[in-house]
Parts: sequence; C-alpha cells; structure tokens
Amino acid sequence: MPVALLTMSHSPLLEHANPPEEVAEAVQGAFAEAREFVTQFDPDLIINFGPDHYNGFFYDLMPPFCVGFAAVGTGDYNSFDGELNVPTEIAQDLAQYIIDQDLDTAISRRMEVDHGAVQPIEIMFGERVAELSVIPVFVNGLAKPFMRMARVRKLGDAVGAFVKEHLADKKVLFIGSGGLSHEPPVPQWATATEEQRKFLLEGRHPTPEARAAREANTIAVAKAFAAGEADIRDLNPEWDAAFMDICRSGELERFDAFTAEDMAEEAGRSSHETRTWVAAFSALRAAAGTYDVTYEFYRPIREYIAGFGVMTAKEA
Ligand SMILES: O=C(O)/C=C/c1cccc(O)c1O
Ligand SMILES: [Fe+2]
Repeated sequence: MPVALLTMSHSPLLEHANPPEEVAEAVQGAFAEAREFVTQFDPDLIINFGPDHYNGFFYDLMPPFCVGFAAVGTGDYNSFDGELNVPTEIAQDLAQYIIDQDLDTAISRRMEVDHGAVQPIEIMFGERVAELSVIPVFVNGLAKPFMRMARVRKLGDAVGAFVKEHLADKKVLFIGSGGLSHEPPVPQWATATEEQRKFLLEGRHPTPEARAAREANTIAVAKAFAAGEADIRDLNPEWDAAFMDICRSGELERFDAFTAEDMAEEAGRSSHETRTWVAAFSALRAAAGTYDVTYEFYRPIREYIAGFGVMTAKEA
C-alpha cells in the first residue's frame, strides 16, 4: 500500500509580497520539487490536514478536529472557492474509525475550507483541485484552547491506521498545511475589540468590503514586518529546525512534550498550525511503519510572515 506525505507552510502573501528574487525563486524551486514528488506518486486519495483562520470555523462552535464529508472553498485571498470532490462514504468510515479509537472528532456535511487548507493542493495540482479525491480534516491551529499535542499525534495515528486497514488498494497522500513559526495579524479573543469578537464569533461569509479590508491589513503588516516595523512576534528559525528534526526522526512522541503556551511564546501564536504536520507525519508512520523524508526546504521569510518549510516523505 503506497503512502506518501507533503507538509508545507502556506501563506496568502505568496501572491502579495515581494521578497528578494533569490528567496522567491527558492520557494518556487521547493514547490517544483514537491510537485514532482506528488505528481510521480499520483494519489488516488488525499487526506488533507488543514487549519482555518476564522473563515470556516468560528467561536460559536469551535471543534478541535473535524472530518469533512463534503466541503467548499471559502475563496479568501483568492483561494479555491468551489466544491471539493470528497468521497463521502470513505470520510464517514474514517470518522467512525477515529471515534472507535476513543478519539473525538466533529464532522461536517458542508465544511468550509480556507486558504490554509487548500493552498498546498492548489500549488501542487493547479486546475485539478476540484477533480481530486480529497478528505479534509480540520485541525484547530488558531483558536484557543488547544488540544494537547499527544492528542493530535493520536488523531494522525488513527487516520493512518484506517488507511492501512481499509484503503490498502489506494495510493494515499497525507498533506499537512501550515506553520512553522509565525504570527500573522489574526485577532485573538482575549485581546479583541467588541467588533473583532463579533467577527470571531460569527464572521462567516464576510462582505467583499470586510474581506478586502482584512486582506489589505495582512498585506500591510507583512510589509511592515519585512521592514522590521511590525508589532508581531518574530520568526524563530531555531524552533523551526528543531521541529523539522523531529518530523525527520520519526520519533513523533517527542512532540507530546510541546505545550501550547511554549509554542506561542517561542514560535508565535500561529505556530499551532504545525499541528497539521504532526497529524500528517503520525498518519504516515501509522500507515507505512517507517518512512524516509525525501525532500526538505526551509527559509524564514518575513515578507510571507512564515518560517517557510516544505517536506516530502514516503514509506521506507
Ligand atoms: O488569515 C489571515 O488573514 C492571514 C493568514 C496568514 C498570513 C501569513 C501566514 C499564514 O500562514 C497565514 O495563514
Ligand atoms: Fe495560516
């Protein structure tokens, strides 16, 4: 049963910022390497661990995990805004399997997925996004409170065991989207204004004006950050390197010692997006036994507000 993995940072600023040419080219080179890998693998099914940035999930009901039985892109930052081709029956069986492992997951029969979930698929597969078979699995990476990392690892474990037991005839690609160290200007409940709280609570389907204002603010903050003038936590290449070391090592239980507080303090509030990587690597390990990392890339890129990492791996 062939299984493979792609984990990568995403950033809506890829289309809106101008890092030095050498940096932009290096990122595009990393995408080309990863694209070659996933194209060669040619998955029958993608299980996509993705976060959300208050486009699909809000504080009126914020699950730690959610398996999509059907899904539609929100189109934020010009990301994919159509329906994903979700194999509903397999997604239902997956959710049942996860629950049977004594883990709790929400389900959605109409999950809304934002740039954080779909950008890697778009970059890798271009126009084919709508035709590919994709099960989206939301992993909360932005909204406190956070699950313990061990729980995220176990979610991935359950997903990988399901693939091994029930999808042995399929080529499955696990994707984890997000991270690494970064802290884009997304409001936090604890410090939010009344207006921001209203958005965090029920901001689904914003007006075009509200969406444009949010995007313009992110672009402006990224510009200021690159100039050393933004009031957001800096990237942390040492933290990112240590994180990628664990991914490479296969000793994923080492993530269990990560605490939500330390992650935010050391690597920024959105470093919680790395939970998608933990789930994806754990799924790969459970499905494959052992794995080899076949490619990796890293650059701290302030213009993208991202400790920007890419890794591919496959069963050893
Ligand atoms: O949701 C937003 O407004 C900003 C998102 C963002 C910015 C930079 C890096 C990321 O990973 C993001 O998701
Ligand atoms: Fe993000």
